[in-house]
Amino acid sequence: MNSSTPLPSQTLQLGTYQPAVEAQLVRFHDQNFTTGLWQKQADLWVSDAEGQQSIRSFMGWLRVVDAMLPAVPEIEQFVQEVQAAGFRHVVVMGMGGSSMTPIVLRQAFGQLSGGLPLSVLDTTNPGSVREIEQAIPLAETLFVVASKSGTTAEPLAFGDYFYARLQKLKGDKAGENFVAITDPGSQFVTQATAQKYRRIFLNFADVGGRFSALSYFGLVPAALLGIDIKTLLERAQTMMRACGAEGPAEQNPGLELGAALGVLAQQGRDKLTLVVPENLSDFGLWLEQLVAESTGKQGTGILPLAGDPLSTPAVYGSDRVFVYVGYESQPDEQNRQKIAALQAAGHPVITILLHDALDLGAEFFRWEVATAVASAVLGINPFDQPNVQAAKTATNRLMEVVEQQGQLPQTSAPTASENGLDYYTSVSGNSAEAVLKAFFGQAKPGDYLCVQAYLMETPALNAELDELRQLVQQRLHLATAAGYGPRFLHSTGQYHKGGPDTGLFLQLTTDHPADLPLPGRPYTFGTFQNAQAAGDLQALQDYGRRTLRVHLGTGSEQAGAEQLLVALRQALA
Ligand SMILES: O=P(O)(O)OC[C@H]1O[C@H](O)[C@H](O)[C@@H](O)[C@@H]1O
Repeated sequence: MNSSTPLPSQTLQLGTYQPAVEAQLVRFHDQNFTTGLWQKQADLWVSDAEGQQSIRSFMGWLRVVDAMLPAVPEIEQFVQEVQAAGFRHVVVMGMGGSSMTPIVLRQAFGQLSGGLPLSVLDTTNPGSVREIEQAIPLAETLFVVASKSGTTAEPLAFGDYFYARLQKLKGDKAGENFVAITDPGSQFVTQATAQKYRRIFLNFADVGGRFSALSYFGLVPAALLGIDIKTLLERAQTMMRACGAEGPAEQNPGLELGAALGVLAQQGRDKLTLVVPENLSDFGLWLEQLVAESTGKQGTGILPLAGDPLSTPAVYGSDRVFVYVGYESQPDEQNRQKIAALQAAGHPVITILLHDALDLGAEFFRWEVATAVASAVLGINPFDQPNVQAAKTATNRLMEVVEQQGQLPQTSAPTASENGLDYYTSVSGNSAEAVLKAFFGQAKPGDYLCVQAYLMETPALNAELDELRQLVQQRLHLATAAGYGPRFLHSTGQYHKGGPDTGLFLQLTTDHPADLPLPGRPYTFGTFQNAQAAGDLQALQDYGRRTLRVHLGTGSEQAGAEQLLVALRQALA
């Protein structure tokens, strides 16, 4: 397939919501919304001058494809140089918008013949860092440190950790193995220059992190994976045109999708339940950070749910819109049948079908427009993340204590302790079962459970978290989300604190018996991760959110999670 491939199809089956969405589209038409969008007309979103100024300064994503197409030869040339220099593996290190695109592309394309195997490091969990270190050929690995601001604590720590490792092998030639992607003028440019990084890709100051998929942040890793980035961009360009880049378009898919999501959220259907085939599951991670961080603020927002178990209509309330993103040629019958049943039962359903993985270029752009449009319906600035800082500030305070006292401050006594697990929450209960009953007893229709695992991601733990979500869905009919910390802090974390007060937060932590020191710093990766957990818990509580922290102690994380499941089965029986 070439660049003239038609757009991936989009079908909206909105049932009783159709008239309200059509009315919104008429309002947009009367307002000349599409023209205004492309002209960066910030009063489409908010009325205050400061907000408008901030909006205008983050709209570079609209035309970033045009800026990147001429850069394709330069990126491809760089990949050839890297391969000629003998590199055999790539590790991308970054958080949120700076690392999500390679995660999606790596899964969707699989290992391509001309590409390099690629890992993504976006967690401070010592087990995960060690796992990556043990799996890579260190001397022949290219480390891509990706940070727009150049100040995010995690990627800087990952960079320092692996730079120290490389220094042991190559002395002052360590920088040959490092590449930076960052904004012009960031303080990281100075560091990368001093450390003689192989290459520094300067991105665009007016492209925000979560809107950066089609900039250097997404495209350099994509090219290293062996993906045809020119076609990826051309598919995005076709979508740009359909969304009005060259003048109002007949049917604007981004506008229609965004209008539908915005209106549905206003009417209480604020849980965007994403359904995808197995080989697109990581697309959900990307969508979460885009939609949740852009819309989840001022007590409103759209909560994207990736991996919420797909069930029969009876378990769902009226807070859902189901979005299926799959491949035209892949039957994926189980999912599609369930979606059809949900639509027949009156739930709004949106279906997007791709021709192949290169269509992800178009999808990135479609969803960016839709997110901006939905934000206009909700009347919020899609390009800021005012509540992400709360967790960072609380974590920084804790890290200062660690620097002074060598450890995190003691926490108060747990509400209950049982079978090696400690339960911390403000509801009372003298056993695990009683605490869990009281915690989940607070749930109301329209609420969601969010499992926040500051643990090492493994297939076994994923399976346990899936089971936990299934249990809560079946017994309580709650929407369920799950994320690994600190990854979700740079993604759905904004919604948790800035969105509506509908979340129940179940945080899982551990002692990190096998910890890993961070060279040149007075703390370990494990302490860093636990400070992030404690900082976010503090921030959630400061916002009055309902929280339960379960500390799994020193035992195996999997066994601890299993123990929690046993207690939960009893509590929800
Ligand atoms: O690319 P960076 O500046 O390091 O930022 C990485 C991430 O950090 C923050 O938490 C933002 O909320 C995200 O939108 C961003 O993508």
